[in-house]
Amino acid sequence: MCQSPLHPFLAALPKCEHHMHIEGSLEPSLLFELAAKNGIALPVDKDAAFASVESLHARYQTFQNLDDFLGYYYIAMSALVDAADFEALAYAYFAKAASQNVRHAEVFFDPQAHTSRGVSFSTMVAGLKAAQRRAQAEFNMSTELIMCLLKHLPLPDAMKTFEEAKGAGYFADGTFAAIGMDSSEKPFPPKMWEELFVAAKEAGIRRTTHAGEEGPADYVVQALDVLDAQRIDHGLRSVEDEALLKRLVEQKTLLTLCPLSNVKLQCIGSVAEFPLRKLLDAGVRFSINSDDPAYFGGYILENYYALQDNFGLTIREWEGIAQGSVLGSWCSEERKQELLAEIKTVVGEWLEKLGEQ
Ligand code: HPA
Ligand SMILES: [Zn+2]
Repeated sequence: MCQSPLHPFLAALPKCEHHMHIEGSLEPSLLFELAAKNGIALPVDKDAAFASVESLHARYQTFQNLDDFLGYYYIAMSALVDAADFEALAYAYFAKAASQNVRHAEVFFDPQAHTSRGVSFSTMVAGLKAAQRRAQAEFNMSTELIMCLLKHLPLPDAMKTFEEAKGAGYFADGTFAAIGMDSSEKPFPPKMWEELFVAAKEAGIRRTTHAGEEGPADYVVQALDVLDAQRIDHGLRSVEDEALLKRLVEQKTLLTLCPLSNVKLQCIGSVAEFPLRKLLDAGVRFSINSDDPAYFGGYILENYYALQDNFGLTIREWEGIAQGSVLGSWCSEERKQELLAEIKTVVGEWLEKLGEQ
């Protein structure tokens, strides 16, 4: 495997990111800074990895599985306390994403992991919205927030959080673009969340869920059949079910794929095992995303590079992926047209420059 000459093209290509947990962009350096500012003691007595930025970084090099990672993820986010912390976190991500030519970002956040610590919805929203305004003003980047509910907590907890957000008008006023579900997967099949997704659908709210990351293809089927999810986050294991693949193609369901995450959490052994060719050949619509970039060793561009270095896609193939990620975005038609035009321009320039494909 060698580094592809298309890296500069991939850096320039306008991108949409749909699968990025804002709490998963909390780099150890910012974590230590916020913990010191807020007087939060990290549990170094229980886990020596919390001793320093360097030791935590070293610990993040390997995770056994999703739950091993989630243990660190939930502890680290306890350093987020006031609106300025959420703003600093989200702004750092938007700035990094802008440097990699992300032009539209839809960002997950986990309110239950914050309200359970006494951080109010209004605190989170104030900080995240301030960062979104700066991303628009400074980077001309469009952004959306997707409120995720946690699968390891009981349904009534998710319903209460959903009702609180709905009651505050966060869906009606566009503060939140959609609901999603994340956290531990295998013990919590999608059908458990039927009541929540029915309520969201009745209220005209968009719906996505993590499924088929560690869990089987049947969890993706449940997410479509029972939850009527309009997108699937990961959906990696859909490739094990040909009928499901066909259905995803027919319904134009976007899979928000995260190759470096899948390797880091040992869902696959290496990027070479990522089923990119199978998904491309089947005609499934997907986007490539970073998931939890502070933990998984790369932001969106490193995910693009890893796929390119392993699969050697053509400029035209990347153009198709970029177009699909625009069409699967939850933004206005007008914004989609702008993004498609940006992609066309960059692809045209690079086809001319490299005289190929
Ligand atoms: O990769 C993930 N999977 C499930 N839940 C998550 N919450 C943050 N990251 C993840
Ligand atoms: Zn995720």
